[in-house]
Amino acid sequence: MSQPGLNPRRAAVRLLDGVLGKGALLPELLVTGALDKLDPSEKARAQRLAMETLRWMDRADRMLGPFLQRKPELTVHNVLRLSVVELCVDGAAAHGVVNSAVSMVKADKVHHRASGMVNAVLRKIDVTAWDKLPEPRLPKWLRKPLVADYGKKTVEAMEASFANGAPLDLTPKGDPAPLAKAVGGTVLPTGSVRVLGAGQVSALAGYEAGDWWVQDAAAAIPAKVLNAQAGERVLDMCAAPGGKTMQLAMTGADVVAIDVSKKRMVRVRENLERTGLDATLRVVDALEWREALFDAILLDAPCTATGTIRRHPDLPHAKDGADFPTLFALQERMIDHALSQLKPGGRLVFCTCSLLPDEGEIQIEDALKRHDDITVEPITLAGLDPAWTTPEGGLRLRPDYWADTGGMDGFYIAMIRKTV
Ligand SMILES: C[S@@+](CC[C@H](N)C(=O)[O-])C[C@H]1O[C@@H](n2cnc3c(N)ncnc32)[C@H](O)[C@@H]1O
Repeated sequence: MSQPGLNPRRAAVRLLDGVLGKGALLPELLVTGALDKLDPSEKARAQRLAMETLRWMDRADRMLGPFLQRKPELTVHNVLRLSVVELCVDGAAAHGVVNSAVSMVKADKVHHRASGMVNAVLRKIDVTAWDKLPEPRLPKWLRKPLVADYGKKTVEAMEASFANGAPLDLTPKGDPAPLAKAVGGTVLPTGSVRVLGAGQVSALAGYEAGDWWVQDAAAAIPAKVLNAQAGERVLDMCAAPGGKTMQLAMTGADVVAIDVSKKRMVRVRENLERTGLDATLRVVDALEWREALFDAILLDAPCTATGTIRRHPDLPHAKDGADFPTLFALQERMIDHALSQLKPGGRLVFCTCSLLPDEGEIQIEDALKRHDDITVEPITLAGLDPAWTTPEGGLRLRPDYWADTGGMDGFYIAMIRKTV
């Protein structure tokens, strides 16, 4: 019989190897069956351990640094990182963590000779030194441009928010107050419901009835800004998995939701079915598709997702920014195409879950130069701080906002009006 907790730890190390060695994102590893041999509770534990290790990796490396004469091979390094995080963040019992780490390395045909070193290093870890170490830093490739755009202090605040992870935010189909009461949450200033320390999502009150869906509070703002009206013809141009489609459908607008991914569109259909909402779905490339003009369009463009690192700590470690310019160019083409689909007087909300101005402020400044028939309208919505408005008229949301109550995803949102 294997030691208790060994299977999920082994699986977590495999996930870390995939992210840090192959540049794969965790969801990509999960769909390839990386955890298929584990039972549901082991699976959940493996995922949690991998995410937590990625979140705190920079600090774990600082802790390990003085005890390592040279950089260990990746798998051994990941066993050490995972063990340090279990000891220092989870407060796990040292004997269990150290024994598991040694067993994992001993069983490894290639690296078994490192088991003595792993044992010796982990026994030297002083958990009381953990809190004195700096907040975990983002990798340089991302930190450098963010510091240039926001300044060091702000980036440090964002990093603190990334390390803390994210609470569960729900978008209510109806009134947020009774939902908050039913799920033991609180109503946020913009109307989302936040639940701290939520367990299994599908076990929360109202899930089966489709009374709400999971959506970060920041991600819920773009559809509110578009303010679709009953009877309006509205396009959700990059719809999957459908969080914003449901918000639009809730208004009684006539919603057409399109996405290029057939697989992801299945999620939109399932989400609409669970919540009893309705929209016309099409799997198409938005850039090659047109229909009769729309009153309003929501363009939640594909982006680097750098605003979502609280929930996706794998992202900065799996990526290196090399493919980012391709996304910036795609966003520009999507804005132009969206404008060509809009009735005169119609409105386009452009948004990205990114922290990079190239995918936000700069896209809108450039769109204003390319199109002389558009204006940017001010965004006024209850719960938003006027200081979040940007010079070109958009809204910059940052992970360090609402820090005391759990933060929010980084987002950029702009409301464009096509002149009559
Ligand atoms: C940021 S996600 C959208 C999230 C969604 N709006 C929500 O709130 O749940 C971006 C989406 O753009 C889709 N996408 C990427 N390129 C596309 C294209 N050329 N045409 C249509 N959809 C595209 C992706 O499949 C992805 O689902």
